[in-house]
Amino acid sequence: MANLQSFLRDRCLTVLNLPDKGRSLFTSRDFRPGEVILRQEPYVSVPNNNSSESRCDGCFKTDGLKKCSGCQVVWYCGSSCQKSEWKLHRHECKALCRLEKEKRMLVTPTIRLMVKLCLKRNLQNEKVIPITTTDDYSLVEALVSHMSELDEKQLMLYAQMANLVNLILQFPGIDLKEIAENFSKFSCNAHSICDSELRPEGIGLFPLVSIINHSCSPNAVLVFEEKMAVVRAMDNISEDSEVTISYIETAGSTLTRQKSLKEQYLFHCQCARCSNIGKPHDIEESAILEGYRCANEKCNGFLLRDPDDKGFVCQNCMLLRSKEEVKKLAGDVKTVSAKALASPSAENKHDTIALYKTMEKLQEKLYHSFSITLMRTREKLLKMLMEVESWREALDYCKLIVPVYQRVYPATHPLIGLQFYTQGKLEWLLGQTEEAVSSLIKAYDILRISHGTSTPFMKELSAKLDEARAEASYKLLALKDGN
Ligand SMILES: C[S@@+](CC[C@H](N)C(=O)[O-])C[C@H]1O[C@@H](n2cnc3c(N)ncnc32)[C@H](O)[C@@H]1O
Repeated sequence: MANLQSFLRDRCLTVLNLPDKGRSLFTSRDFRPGEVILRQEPYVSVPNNNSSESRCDGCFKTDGLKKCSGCQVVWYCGSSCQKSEWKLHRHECKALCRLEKEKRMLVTPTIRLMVKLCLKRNLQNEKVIPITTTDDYSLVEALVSHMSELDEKQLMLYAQMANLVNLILQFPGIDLKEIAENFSKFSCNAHSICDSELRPEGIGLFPLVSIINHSCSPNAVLVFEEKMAVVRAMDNISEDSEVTISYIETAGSTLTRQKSLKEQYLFHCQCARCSNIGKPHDIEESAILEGYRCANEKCNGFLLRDPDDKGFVCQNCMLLRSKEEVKKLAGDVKTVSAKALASPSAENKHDTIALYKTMEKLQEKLYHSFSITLMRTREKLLKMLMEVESWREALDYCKLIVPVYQRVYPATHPLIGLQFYTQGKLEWLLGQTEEAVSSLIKAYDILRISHGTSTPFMKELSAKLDEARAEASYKLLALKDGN
């Protein structure tokens, strides 16, 4: 641990123990937006392989994969990744081969992560894999587990999962209690590894990054460069400040955020944003994000429950929306939503799109224009419209989503940057070059903070921006020549 303190000191960081939060990461100098605070390779990681998509166990890429000829479970993109993983996979492969083939297919990413954790710990003890300051099982031992706060059902589940790991590994004298506790540690410490567009690719354990506590208005952001976790400052962080990231989707009311933090991470959030709970602005924001719209289509007011329980009253025009009307519309939304979810989108995307559009129209009548539920439906529509190459409509949805993102996320949130990137690409494709340049600039300015400037993803964005600028200049010159 002394090594760890000096590792962190070299990076102008320190770990303090706070009574209400436990270990917490603090700065010992100022950090500017976009500056890297911490980087860490995973102690262990596993891709989210399923029947429709497989990834290389080494680099998580999806191209040119070949199955491991031994276990027939794990995939590699080539000999380089296979070689780099072999020290660990050699043992995992043997263990998986002992299982019947049908059972092997049922080994989930979380179970594999635990199998790899146990194997890596043993191999480090046997000095087959070297221990370094940041790649050391003692950092996993230091993680919080909240074991004593779990209910009977959760404890039973972890015990069953530990038995399955035992069945796979068959280590003599295996400590099942420790494995069950490690599953609990995974739940509040493991991270979803995402690509540059924030799409999940796998899971990993990054015990140093796991020292960072949560805030609903964080000053730092966690992204991944391949499998490496990179924490960057999102704001100016001054010396002696706590570094915080967000563990959850922060678009939501205070109650919704607090509920999901309590359920998965077992703490009551008291961050600056949560401390506003029950204040007029917080009540208004919750009603806008998760409540109903005014019955008068021209009014953009938010609704609160009527004290006589007759329905919901618009706080702008005082019009009452009856409980019956809301219930009827909510029922219609539920029916269409069930149909849309059951629709096999792979078979007939256009039918599924039509169902989602019907759902959107009903939700527009029910919810406020900044509703998170409506935003999710539009995100889904945007994705499907891109898949069927309906660029113009996709652009319309992109433009509807951006203002909602700008309301529900902080100005430098990467999701806003990514949405501007999509908008810019669509505008360019549709020949709206000047608009494309403006959107791509906005995307670049935001994403350079969360993603840095040197990754292949950011280089591609920068190249697209250069090309769009060149085309815009050419169009302008051609126009002048024509005159
Ligand atoms: C990934 S760990 C963070 C490091 C942790 N504080 C430690 O001592 O190892 C997540 C756990 O830290 C605690 N935690 C994180 N953010 C918190 C916050 N804002 N307020 C209180 N506790 C928090 C909770 O116990 C949570 O389950």
